[in-house]
Amino acid sequence: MNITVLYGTETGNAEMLAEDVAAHLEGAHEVACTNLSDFAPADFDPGQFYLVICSTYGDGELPASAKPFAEAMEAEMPDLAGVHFAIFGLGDTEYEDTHNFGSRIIAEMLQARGASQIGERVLHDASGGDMADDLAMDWADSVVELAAQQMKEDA
Ligand SMILES: Cc1cc2nc3c(=O)[nH]c(=O)nc-3n(C[C@H](O)[C@H](O)[C@H](O)COP(=O)(O)O)c2cc1C
Repeated sequence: MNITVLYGTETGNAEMLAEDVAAHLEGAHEVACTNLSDFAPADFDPGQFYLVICSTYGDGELPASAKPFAEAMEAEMPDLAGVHFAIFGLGDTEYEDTHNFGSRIIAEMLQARGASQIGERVLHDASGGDMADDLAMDWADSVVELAAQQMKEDA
């Protein structure tokens, strides 16, 4: 499968996790890993499966590297019908009123333009007991399997 791991980050955690997920999937798949700051809405390709990893910053806001992408999505209103994505959020329940809002903003934005979400959005909690890497590898394996079936059915 052709996979693009996209990440939105403020201080680098999502970037490190995205690189680990990409390395985990390489070999069995064709994998690229790209910062959302280097990705434009027009770059979406229905032939790719997108694994999005995004943190939350400020008061429930997108992290800095995802903001230009979100602004471009608003401005360009791309048609993302046929695009499949899965999403993993990095956040912290210390911010209880805005836990993982960043990944929710991106998921809702993609769905509003017609993209199909594969699997549930995973919400990591930096104050919880789970390592993000452990959750993310299991998540990546399961959504890649689901996407393979779904993309075959939708083709
Ligand atoms: C100043 C600051 C604000 C944050 N705001 C939120 C928030 O509103 N909601 C949330 O779930 N996590 C919040 N977090 C937690 C981050 O999302 C978490 O630390 C994440 O791992 C950062 O990933 P990054 O380095 O890729 O940006 C915040 C962290 C900091 C330092």
